[in-house]
Amino acid sequence: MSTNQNTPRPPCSPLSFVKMHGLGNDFVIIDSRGRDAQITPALAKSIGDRNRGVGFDQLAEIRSSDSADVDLDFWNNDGSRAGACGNATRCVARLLMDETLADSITIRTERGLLLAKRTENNEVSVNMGHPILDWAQIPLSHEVDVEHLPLTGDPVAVGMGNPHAVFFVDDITAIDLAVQGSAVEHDPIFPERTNVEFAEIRSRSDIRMRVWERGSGITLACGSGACATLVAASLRGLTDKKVKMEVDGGTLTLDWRNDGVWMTGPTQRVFTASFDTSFLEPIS
Ligand SMILES: N[C@H](CCC[C@H](N)C(=O)O)C(=O)O
Repeated sequence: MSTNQNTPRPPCSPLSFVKMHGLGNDFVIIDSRGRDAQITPALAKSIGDRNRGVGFDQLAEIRSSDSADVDLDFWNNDGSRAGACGNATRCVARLLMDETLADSITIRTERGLLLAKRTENNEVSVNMGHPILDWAQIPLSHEVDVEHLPLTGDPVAVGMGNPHAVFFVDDITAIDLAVQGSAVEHDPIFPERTNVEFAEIRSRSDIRMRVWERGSGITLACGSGACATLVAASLRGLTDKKVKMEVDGGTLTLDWRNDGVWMTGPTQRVFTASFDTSFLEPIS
């Protein structure tokens, strides 16, 4: 049988995905259990394009695991990898707990083995592990000179499996997130770039935080950034170890316990779809 350009073909590829968000931090989730990893930097960047692709703050690829219920890899929308993503971890946990009707799940990320649980009001809590406070490990320079940054006040460097620079400010409305966040992300003192959090302390149990994410820019929430902000505030003696944190997309609860930093908040499944083959062909 001969074929020509008008031969009908299936419009969708088998590569399906779920779109979810946690407080407006939005994710494309691809399930690659039982097959090879599907995502490359070029594919992540194309899917992440909000005009020509789907758009996401992070892409999460679920993988089969030898040592946890699942493994999970994260990508930013510029095609770079992220070692941790708290809100995507909560979303994937919710997806898989709904699938199996379990109330808890273990997820292995680059950061290590994480435990997530469903809460009584159907939110999801995840233990994001212990912060890394040795700057050499996260990796940042010990000889940080912040004077040349377009900000006053020393940042606190906190690793949550990814790097964060947390700045405390008196008035968060005075921050130009795009200008200052981007400048800090790309400052040469951060050799692997950094996520940047600006935090205004409202009380010992209440923080207002805005975030500029490495590789994704302004987002409405950042789970690992919220954990880093609590750790920084608590270490500076500004807050207790349990706070509520208002981010642009809603409110998270953070609790730094003996076994790690727990983060709790809502998740929302939005839709399931498949990529059109004509979208994937130019990328492969
Ligand atoms: N939104 C994510 C963080 C992504 C961090 C990423 N931008 C990086 O390069 O480290 C969260 O909920 O933790």
